[in-house]
Amino acid sequence: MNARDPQTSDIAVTHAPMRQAVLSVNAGSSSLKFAVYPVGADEVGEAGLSGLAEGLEPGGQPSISVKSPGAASVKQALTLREGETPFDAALRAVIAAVEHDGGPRLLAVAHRVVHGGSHYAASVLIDDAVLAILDSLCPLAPLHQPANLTGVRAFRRARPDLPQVACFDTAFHATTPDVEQRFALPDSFNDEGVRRYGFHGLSYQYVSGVLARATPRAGGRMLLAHLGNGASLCAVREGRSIATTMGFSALDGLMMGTRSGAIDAGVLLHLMRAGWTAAAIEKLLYKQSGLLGVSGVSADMRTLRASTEAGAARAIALFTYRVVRECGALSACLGGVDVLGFTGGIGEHDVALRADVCAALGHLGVRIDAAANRCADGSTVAAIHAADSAVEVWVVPTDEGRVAARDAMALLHAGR
Ligand SMILES: Nc1ncnc2c1ncn2[C@@H]1O[C@H](COP(=O)(O)OP(=O)(O)O)[C@@H](O)[C@H]1O
Ligand SMILES: CC(=O)OP(=O)(O)O
Ligand SMILES: [Mg+2]
Repeated sequence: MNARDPQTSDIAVTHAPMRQAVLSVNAGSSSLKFAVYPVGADEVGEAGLSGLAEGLEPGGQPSISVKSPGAASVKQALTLREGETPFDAALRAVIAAVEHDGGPRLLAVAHRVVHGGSHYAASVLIDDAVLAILDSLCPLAPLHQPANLTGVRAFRRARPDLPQVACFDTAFHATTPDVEQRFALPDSFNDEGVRRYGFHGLSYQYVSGVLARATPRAGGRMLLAHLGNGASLCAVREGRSIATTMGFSALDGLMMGTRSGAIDAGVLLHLMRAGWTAAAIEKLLYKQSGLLGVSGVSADMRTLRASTEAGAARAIALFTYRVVRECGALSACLGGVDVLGFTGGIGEHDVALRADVCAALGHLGVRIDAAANRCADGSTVAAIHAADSAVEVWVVPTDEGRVAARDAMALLHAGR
């Protein structure tokens, strides 16, 4: 890896010809994922150039990896200019990599923003007023929203000429019924927005669309599992979300990489009486729990699979159990399951996890084909059910950025 300034250096990547494009951005607290989507006459195509800037936390070792389709990823360290933050340096490198000589003309930047609250049930063009509302939602998604908005602000500064669009993880779940959204709290809380929103909506929208084209049974009852660093399930009926495991925040539901998932509120009262502050509890639930907390080894499923520590096995068993348990709940909401879909880093790649979850769902009529399951590596859409399975089982590599890019183009067309 070399430490050349990417603004002045040639990142050795090749580009498929692309005249106009949308840049999709997913800005996290320590990383920034991006992908460039070609805009055709009436369709947003598959990602061309894509990449990841990492080590953007204060004191981190910032680097950027850029990948063209069919080529290996090229990684290089980022050199900070005077007064520049790692995030700004990453942004500069992203823009330089995308808008190289002969590169596409960018029409918009589509930002994944996790929380739209009760304000937005669809993507929106960002202006100062929108940004102020999105800022007010930061306490509801402290791990994601501030970082998402840092990305928005940085791109607005760097490219004020480009329309910036916010695409929400919550929007896909706006169709869930009142009983799904409501907490059993006094009614006034619901009116104030204390209710269940759900997340990973861009991923569920993408996967639902792919499955709708792949199988006629996707028009019925689908149980989708997005299992990555963040993890959730979504029950989709006739293409619309009817229930999901995340709620008011991205803490609810399944166990995750560093997040606890659902936890009895009594535990929080217990901690508060023992003197824990809100900040300490937030850190515990968002950053120190989940696979990391239970295993004491790692938040990364690959590391846990390779580990011989008892904690690693314990964490995997609990993760699996929680997925199975919530699959039971959501299959009840659906009244049965026609299609089960796996996505996210773990869902797309972890053969053993899929096998164990599917074995536990045998009572629903789920049977997988062991060889097909072993072959499904997340590089392409794959059916993994056995011929006698009552439920179709699919592995779908997700692409949240493409949904965001499509929404951005739809907004631009609508504004014309
Ligand atoms: N081959 C694999 N086997 C098991 N888990 C994997 C594999 N590849 C990636 N993962 C897991 O996927 C998770 C990250 O998922 P991903 O969807 O990429 O996360 P993010 O939410 O950051 O986008 C990590 O726990 C990682 O270990
Ligand atoms: C909402 C959420 O949990 O997102 P991620 O999986 O990217 O952490
Ligand atoms: Mg993700």
